[in-house]
Amino acid sequence: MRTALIQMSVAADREENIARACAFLREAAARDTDVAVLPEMFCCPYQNHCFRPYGEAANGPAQAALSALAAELGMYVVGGSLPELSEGRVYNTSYVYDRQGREIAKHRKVHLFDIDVAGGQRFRESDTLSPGDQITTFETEFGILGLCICFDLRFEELSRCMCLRGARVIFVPAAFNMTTGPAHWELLFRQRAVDNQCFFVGVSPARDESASYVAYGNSLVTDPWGTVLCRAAGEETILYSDLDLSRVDAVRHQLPILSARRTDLYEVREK
Ligand SMILES: NC(=O)CCC(=O)C(=O)O
Repeated sequence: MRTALIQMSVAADREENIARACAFLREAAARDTDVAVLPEMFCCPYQNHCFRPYGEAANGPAQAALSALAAELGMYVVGGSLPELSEGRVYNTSYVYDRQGREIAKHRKVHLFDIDVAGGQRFRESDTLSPGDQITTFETEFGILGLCICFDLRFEELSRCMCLRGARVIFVPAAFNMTTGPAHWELLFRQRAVDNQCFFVGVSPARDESASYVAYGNSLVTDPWGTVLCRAAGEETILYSDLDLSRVDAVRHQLPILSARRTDLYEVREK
């Protein structure tokens, strides 16, 4: 399964961002990509005061553009995330389109990013955003795949639930920052991959040192053994990674963590 990690710059102009994403999606399709992934808030500056004005309701322009392009290019699109307007609320939402342009998944970020690190990054998504309440997986010809957004990755139970549903690849549109990125980004992706013995694909916006929230970049793929298969730096780029999904079964067979769980002693289960 060829994945394209689109680490794009995010500008102040919403339409410019959508056009930029579309240009990168075309570039990815020209390289025979099966699944192209955009970053968190790919069409909106990552600032609380932007989320509502940059938001869109169901079938809004960004969603329509991604759906049309997925159909035209015959490629799955994991549409990063964008501010979704629904019933007076704003959600941080990722949409997934199949090769026919059909919306096959929609994940509203479940864990809102509220942190206050002494001398470092502070952010409170809950000032403007509402949390989702669903765990998101979807079916493709590659099997079941999973989806969560950025801060969601820190909550190991969520990844485990997707894995127990059968997800072999988990996509994570994200935007870590210059405090937590260097400390935890790679560590978290490798840890989730080792725990669940599946692939994780993290896609960030490119780093913009002049932004009020500076994204870490470093989009990456980790495999079921915890190896980093590819990793960007801060610049705008596309990374390609061919995922051999048989590695999931091979690693689980050789190192049977999941089947050796003592579910008579403990359990992670969905509500
Ligand atoms: N946008 C986010 O959820 C950022 C998460 C993050 O930076 C973290 O450290 O976690």
